[in-house]
Amino acid sequence: MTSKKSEPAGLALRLAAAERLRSVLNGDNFVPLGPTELADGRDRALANRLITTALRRQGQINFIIHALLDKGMPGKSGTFEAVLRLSLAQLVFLPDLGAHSALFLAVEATKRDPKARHLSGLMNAVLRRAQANSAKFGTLSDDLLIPDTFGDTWVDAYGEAAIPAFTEALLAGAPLDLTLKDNDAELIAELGATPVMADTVRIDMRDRPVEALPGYAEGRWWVQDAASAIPARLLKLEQGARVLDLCAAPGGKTAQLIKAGYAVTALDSDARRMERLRENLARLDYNAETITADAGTFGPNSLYDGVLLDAPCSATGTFRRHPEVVWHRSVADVQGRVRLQRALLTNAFRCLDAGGVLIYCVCSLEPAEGEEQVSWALDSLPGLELYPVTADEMAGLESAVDQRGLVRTHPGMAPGGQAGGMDGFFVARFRRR
Ligand SMILES: C[S@@+](CC[C@H](N)C(=O)[O-])C[C@H]1O[C@@H](n2cnc3c(N)ncnc32)[C@H](O)[C@@H]1O
Repeated sequence: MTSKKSEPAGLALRLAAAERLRSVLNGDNFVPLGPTELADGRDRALANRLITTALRRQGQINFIIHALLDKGMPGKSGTFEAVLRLSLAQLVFLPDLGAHSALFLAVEATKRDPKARHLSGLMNAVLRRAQANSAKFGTLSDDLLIPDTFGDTWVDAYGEAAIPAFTEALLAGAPLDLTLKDNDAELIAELGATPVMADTVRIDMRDRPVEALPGYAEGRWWVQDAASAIPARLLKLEQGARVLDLCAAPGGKTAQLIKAGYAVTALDSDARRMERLRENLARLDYNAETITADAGTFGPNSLYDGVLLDAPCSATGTFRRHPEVVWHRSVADVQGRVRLQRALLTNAFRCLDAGGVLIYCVCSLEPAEGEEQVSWALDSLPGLELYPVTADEMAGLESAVDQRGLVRTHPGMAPGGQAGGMDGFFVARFRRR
């Protein structure tokens, strides 16, 4: 038996990284390793760097694997694929980490896994070939980074010229955006943050836990991408208006609606996520009525002045933080989400009082979940009309408003002129006649 003391340096973090990457390859969302999984901050940062590089470069690594594994990926081989992808990420795309550790630790990690042990020779041979070709592999085209499933629709929707900015954003990852409870200059300085738009500020911080930032415990801000903060601001109702937040958890938009002075009902079908919403509101010292129910069938006792529907979607707009989404989603997944969004939009409209305002939004780059849903809604829901957003409502991001008054953001945009991009989001504002 190998004692912990005699373990090669860097092996434990690679084993943890391989387990996490394997779960993402199997369909889970990427969640960075935290202090409970790897206590040492430097090990944790390195493990997360390896995983995110493997995920961001997945398209290029697929190409390399295809070129090097003559018989394809061996089946039922435990963590073999995850270890291989992490090691290729290091060898080819993170040369500053050194090639020796990539090779040696990959073979060691393979030997520790009873399901992959018999493949340690193959691991060694494949990585040696990758090392010999690393200069060639290191200059593979960025076109490989976006799967064909989405590449073609994005070229159609955003133009060929926008795509390099998308791949750049995919490789760069996301800064941390916060929505402030109060615009306090002292707090902004303490956070080392830069104002972006309205009450959103940006911190170029990737590795520190958010709980350690100034003002977290006191509930002075919440984490929310600059794009995600746009929809709730566009409701524009009177103070005290009754607003229903459908698909509300974990509550970023609920918090904004409460901040705006509305009487908010927050509804979501996922009980665990609703628990997180309640915890988040408690930290912020905000109150809302909370309901765990299906937004497709919920029937309110009385109608609302405003409804915000942040519908479940393909989430392709979040690829800076979740590079795996573009590989997880298929065309059929998008079609399934489109059907669900229509059902939820129909019920959102039923919950809205005459003269009330409805915001529909999704964190998707797919026109099928955005612009095309507006045409469907206007044709299918009599009494619903567009309430166009105007450029002056979008100070700092005027170019995001199209001719119909719909809002479209994407990762190549610079909110408030700031570097770092933003999520892909679509927002439409309607009114009930
Ligand atoms: C994009 S997330 C919402 C994010 C949230 N609005 C915020 O700003 O923090 C979508 C949410 O839809 C919820 N959801 C999915 N299907 C639902 C349904 N049929 N009824 C209610 N909620 C649903 C999910 O549980 C998830 O919390």
